[in-house]
Amino acid sequence: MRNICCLNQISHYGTDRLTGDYKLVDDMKDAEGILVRSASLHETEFPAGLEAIARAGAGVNNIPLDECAKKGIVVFNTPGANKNGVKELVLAGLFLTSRDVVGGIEWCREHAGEEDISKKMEKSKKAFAGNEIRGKKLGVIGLGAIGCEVANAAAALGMEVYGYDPFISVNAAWMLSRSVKHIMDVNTIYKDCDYITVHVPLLDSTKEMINQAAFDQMKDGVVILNYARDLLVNDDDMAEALKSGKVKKYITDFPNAKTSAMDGVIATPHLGASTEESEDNCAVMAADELKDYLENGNIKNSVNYPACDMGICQVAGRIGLLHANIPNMIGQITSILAAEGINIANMTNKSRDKYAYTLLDLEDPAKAEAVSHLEKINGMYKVRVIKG
Ligand SMILES: NC(=O)C1=CN([C@@H]2O[C@H](COP(=O)(O)OP(=O)(O)OC[C@H]3O[C@@H](n4cnc5c(N)ncnc54)[C@H](O)[C@@H]3O)[C@@H](O)[C@H]2O)C=CC1
Ligand SMILES: O=C(O)CCC(=O)C(=O)O
Repeated sequence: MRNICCLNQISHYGTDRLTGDYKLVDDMKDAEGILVRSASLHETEFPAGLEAIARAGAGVNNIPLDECAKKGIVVFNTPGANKNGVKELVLAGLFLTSRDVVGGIEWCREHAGEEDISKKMEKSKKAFAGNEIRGKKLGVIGLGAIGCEVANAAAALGMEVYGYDPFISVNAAWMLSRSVKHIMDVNTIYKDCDYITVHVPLLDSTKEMINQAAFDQMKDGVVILNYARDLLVNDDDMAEALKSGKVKKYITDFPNAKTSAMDGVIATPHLGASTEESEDNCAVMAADELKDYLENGNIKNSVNYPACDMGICQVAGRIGLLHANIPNMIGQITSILAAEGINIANMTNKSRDKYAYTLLDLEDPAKAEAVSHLEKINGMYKVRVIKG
């Protein structure tokens, strides 16, 4: 029986795929796999038998990726599975920051039930007048799954869209509308745009990228949209920018104690991917990734190990080796198997930065002695007997 621990509410469309050999457990002590959304795993002591963590979502800043890699734990995410949910909320964000819909709704609540509300509102509505987004300049920072969707949708609504992503993937570039202007220097976005939306992962290199230096270059009355992570913005600098009028509105899906109390902030409680459709998509993708890895050793959409797909094993044995990306690992692995008289039928070796993965199909099952020798190789993090 394979134990899978769900650390957040995961759509049943995902967990329904984990039947038969799988058991959903509350305690991760004996878990082979973890399904998680936003719960933080930075302080978690991972059990020795844990093979994989699947994040039903895009951002993986809640998971210690390096620590997991060194323990031979493969971490997956679900790229693009919630992009439409987030895009739709970003569009709502564009409208909510250009028209005072929120103020207008509050006014109607305050005057609810009053006989003369319809007369009063015609006098009061000028306080909630706004602008149209058509013809305005939108800067999209980060053109991945979500950024591309937002850029294309905003272009279709008549905005002049500038896109910046120094690491754009070929796939994303193919997805992008031809009307999106490719910007090579983020400062152009800061200088020229009326609305700026951030769709980058939270990394050391992106932390607090929206800061005083960035605000100094921006137009007065700019609108900032943050549907990515709160730490991408320096909150103290944002407070100053809102006070001075440099920033007209800051709309964020990641309020914290400081930003939620600032005038000029519109906040939602991390709702970007909270749609039935996105939750179902993420859960299904995460469960499938976990299953294929646990059952076949195949890796798809990992964020700390390379991709690898050898299908379903057709011979007597399969082993998966998670190790450091250093010289002579393959030599040592094949020598140990040769010494045990085991012939390799098929093999894949892939690396990703500091880490590598070797998947071997064997004509005879690997004996315990061979596995023990493989485990002792310097730089070997884990040896998994997948079949045999
Ligand atoms: N509000 C919500 O509920 C959700 C928030 N998110 C957040 O949105 C982020 C983006 O999600 P996806 O688009 O799905 O991820 P993605 O991985 O498809 O795209 C991220 C893009 O950012 C680019 N990038 C990295 N560093 C950059 C930099 N310094 N400047 C410009 N571009 C840079 C990458 O090249 C990549 O193309 C996630 O990491 C997560 O933090 C994601 C899903 C839901
Ligand atoms: O599971 C969620 O609702 C969070 C989505 C998210 O932030 C992400 O996918 O990065």
